[in-house]
Parts: sequence; C-alpha cells; structure tokens
Amino acid sequence: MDLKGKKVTVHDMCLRDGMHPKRHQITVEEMVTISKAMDEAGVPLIEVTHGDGLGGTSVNYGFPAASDEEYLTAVCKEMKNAKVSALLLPGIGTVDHLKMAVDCGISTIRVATHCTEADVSEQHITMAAGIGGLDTVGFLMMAHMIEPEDLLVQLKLMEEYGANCVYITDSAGYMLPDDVTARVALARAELNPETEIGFHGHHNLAMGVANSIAAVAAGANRIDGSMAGLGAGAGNTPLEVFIAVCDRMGIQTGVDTFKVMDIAEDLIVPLMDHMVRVDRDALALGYAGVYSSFLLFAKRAAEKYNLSSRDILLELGRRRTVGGQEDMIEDLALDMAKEHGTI
Ligand SMILES: C[C@H](O)CC(=O)C(=O)O
Ligand SMILES: [Mn+2]
Repeated sequence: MDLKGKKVTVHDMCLRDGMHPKRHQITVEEMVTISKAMDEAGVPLIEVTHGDGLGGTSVNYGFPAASDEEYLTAVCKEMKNAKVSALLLPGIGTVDHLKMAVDCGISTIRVATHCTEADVSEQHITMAAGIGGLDTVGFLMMAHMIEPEDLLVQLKLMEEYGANCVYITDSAGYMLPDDVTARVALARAELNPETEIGFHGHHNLAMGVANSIAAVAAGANRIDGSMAGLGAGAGNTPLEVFIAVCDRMGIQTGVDTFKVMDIAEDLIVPLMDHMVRVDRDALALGYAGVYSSFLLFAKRAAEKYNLSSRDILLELGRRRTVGGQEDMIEDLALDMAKEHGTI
C-alpha cells in the first residue's frame, strides 16, 4: 500500500472521548496542560467538551468537573496553532450551546447523530455552516449498523445541509478493515470531491490503527485518535501509535512523533483512573457491536445487581441498543437479575 506523501489531519479526542473513562472529571488545569503540550507537538485539532458533547451535563450522562464553557475558554485562549473543536449531539446540545462554543473560540463544530438519523442534524449543521469560517462536520455514529449504501444516503444528507466534512464513526469498535474500506471508498466515490471524509475508531478489537490506515487508503483525510488511547471502551485509536505508523509509511501528519509519544506516556497514562485497554468487557463491546460509552454503565449495573458485565453488554448488543439509551442499561440489568435470581 503506497500512501507516501498523502496528507492527513489528525484530531485528538482525549479531552472529549477521554472524558468517558474519567467519568467526566478531567480538570480545567489538566485540560490546559495537555492541550498546550499537544499544540507544541503540532497536533492540529483538539476536541474539548463533556464526553457526550455540549450540554452533556446531566443525571443521564454524568456531571463533569467543570462546565463546557470553562473548559473551552481556558483551552482556546492558550492555543498557538492548534484549533479546538466541540462535539454536539442534537437533543443533548442546543443551538445556544453551539453559539456559546463559538464565542469561546472553537473553530470546528461536529454535529453527531446515530447513523440512521442524519435528518436530526439539519438545524445545527445549517446554522453552523452559516457562521463564516466555522469548520462544520457531520458525524454518523455506530456506522457499522447499516450497509455502506444506506450510510451514504445519510452522509449525503449532512453534506446537503452544509457540512464540509463528514465522519464515519465506529462507535462500537466493531468494524474490521474491510468494513471501513467499503464505507469510506463508497463515500469518497459519491460525495462532492471537496467534501472531506473522516474516520473515528475505537480500539475494542485492537483494530484502531489498522482501520484508520484502511480509511486513509480508501480516501479519508481526517483521522481521530487519542493520546494513549484515552477514550470510551478500550479507547480510541492510540494517536501516538497512528502517527508513528504514518511516519513509517510516509503519510504526512505534521505532528512530532517523539513529542506525542512523551505526551501519551508522561501526561495521559498517569491521568487514567484505570488502564484503558482491551479488557474482557471492552472486547465484548467490539465483539457484540455495542456503543463504547456503555462500558462503565454496564460495569456499575453488574456490580449493583450481582451480574456479569459481559452478559449485560452482550444482551445490549442483541437488542441493537444505540447511544442515548443509557437509561435502558439499568432496566435491563434489573430484568436480568430477576430472571437469574441475583436479587
Ligand atoms: C457521544 C459519543 O461518545 C460520540 C463518539 O465519540 C462515538 O460515537 O464514538
Ligand atoms: Mn468515540
């Protein structure tokens, strides 16, 4: 595979997706220290918000250490070259959150929906695209759940609303490289040539780097990852590893490989409350195609009702649950506990 000379924009997720394994408790000071180090290493784009995006602060999704406004204000003003993005899930985040994030200094907004529900992004994408100079991205989650042709229809909707970049998001870390190739290659062939294509991976089957390279080979030019993989489930594509592989392959990221290795090792690993790795439950997420953010919810429910967290995750996969159904996890555990006589 000759990808020499190809340019890829990497986008770091540890200060947003990494909020999930941290139960949204990364402090403003930690965000500033880490984002300054990434800026210095040449990381071009850094995402900052509650793990579930703008407005995620709630009983359902968890209360963070600081507000999105505090995080964004503190990080944006320290950046010399790096740009800051925010994630927004319509229904959780509102247009007022979007305006607030723009006022704080973000340059990218990523509007995320389940892969079959691009139509709910219309208002937010249209509004964002109307704000001069705002990089507007559509982000389709759980993209393994539908066929490439059906995903294309949804990606086209986001493009029509005004997104200048659209993402294929493997929220469950379920995809294998051929799944990524099929989706990205079809999107690249059918979307407007000027529309950028991104891939967001999770490492639950340890495929994050291989899948991201497959995405680049098929035509993606933005790749998400996070330092030391800090992210939901077994984490995101470990960005320092992806950057080292790109170096070896001659793919240009503009990022200093040794500096990101140091950030991962010296700043991110010590920040972890538990090792973010492919443990039994994270592997079950990838194996069964379950939303990675469900991991800690399932572990908590398993402990409360004396069940196996893997059994809960496998059942969530059988029921084809999707992001936003976090409150079903406890209901399901309660039913399972009654059935198994553990309560
Ligand atoms: C809100 C989710 O954490 C978004 C995401 O990163 C994914 O679907 O993956
Ligand atoms: Mn994610």
